[in-house]
Amino acid sequence: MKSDKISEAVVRRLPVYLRYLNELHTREVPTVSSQELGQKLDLNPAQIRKDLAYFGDFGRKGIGYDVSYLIEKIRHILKLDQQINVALIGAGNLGHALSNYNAYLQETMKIVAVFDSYTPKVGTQINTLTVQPIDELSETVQSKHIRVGIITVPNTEAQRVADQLIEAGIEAILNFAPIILKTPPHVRVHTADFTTDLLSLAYYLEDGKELETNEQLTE
Ligand SMILES: NC(=O)c1ccc[n+]([C@@H]2O[C@H](COP(=O)([O-])OP(=O)(O)OC[C@H]3O[C@@H](n4cnc5c(N)ncnc54)[C@H](O)[C@@H]3O)[C@@H](O)[C@H]2O)c1
Repeated sequence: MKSDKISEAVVRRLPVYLRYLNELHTREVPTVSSQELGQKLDLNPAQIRKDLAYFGDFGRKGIGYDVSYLIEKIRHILKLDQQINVALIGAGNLGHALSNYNAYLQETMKIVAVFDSYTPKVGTQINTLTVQPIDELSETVQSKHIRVGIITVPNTEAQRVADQLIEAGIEAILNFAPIILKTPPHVRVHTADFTTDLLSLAYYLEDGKELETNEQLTE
């Protein structure tokens, strides 16, 4: 099956399955049913069976799915059976947090280089990584076989950085800056938008509990 035929919704669910399967693997649980997956992940078991059957017949009736085998298959489908090197641009507050998180990640996507344009930040350490000047982006993308870029620069700089990443040859971008990037069709862009996620939560809050005056805001 060609990966470009898989719907985006399925591709987004696969890492969710993978995370729980890895947890089961760590606990040495050999098999899991679609019912258990559904219960733990708050998904419909029929949907899970459909998603997984899409890639081949993994489940065995009455036994469920072999955890190790399913992990291997999903990693292969997601192309995570190889290490994918990632560059992060913008060693500020968010860039630091993400790079530090990376240090504890066991997954195969790994931040292997961090860049910044602000001279005092260049040469500083974030865990094992030394912040590099942005001028070294292209050369490092080539030498470290970097395929994905994470953008954590201010929104006014994000398009410029995206252009630099594309020019350097990366294939996909995770953008944290609150702007819509203009990119060519061969570059996949995912935007992580903390602010709109937070703002849209307001809609689901119960009516009638609003603070009535500005005074209450400062109490
Ligand atoms: N999506 C989210 O969940 C989320 C959450 C917080 C912040 N943000 C966004 O992430 C971005 C970073 O936020 P922050 O709080 O870490 O900002 P910050 O100011 O702490 O860090 C930005 C860093 O980018 C560097 N930089 C600026 N221009 C650059 C360039 N052209 N090339 C390389 N480096 C450059 C700066 O020197 C600085 O170190 C902002 O766009 C912000 O709106 C997103």
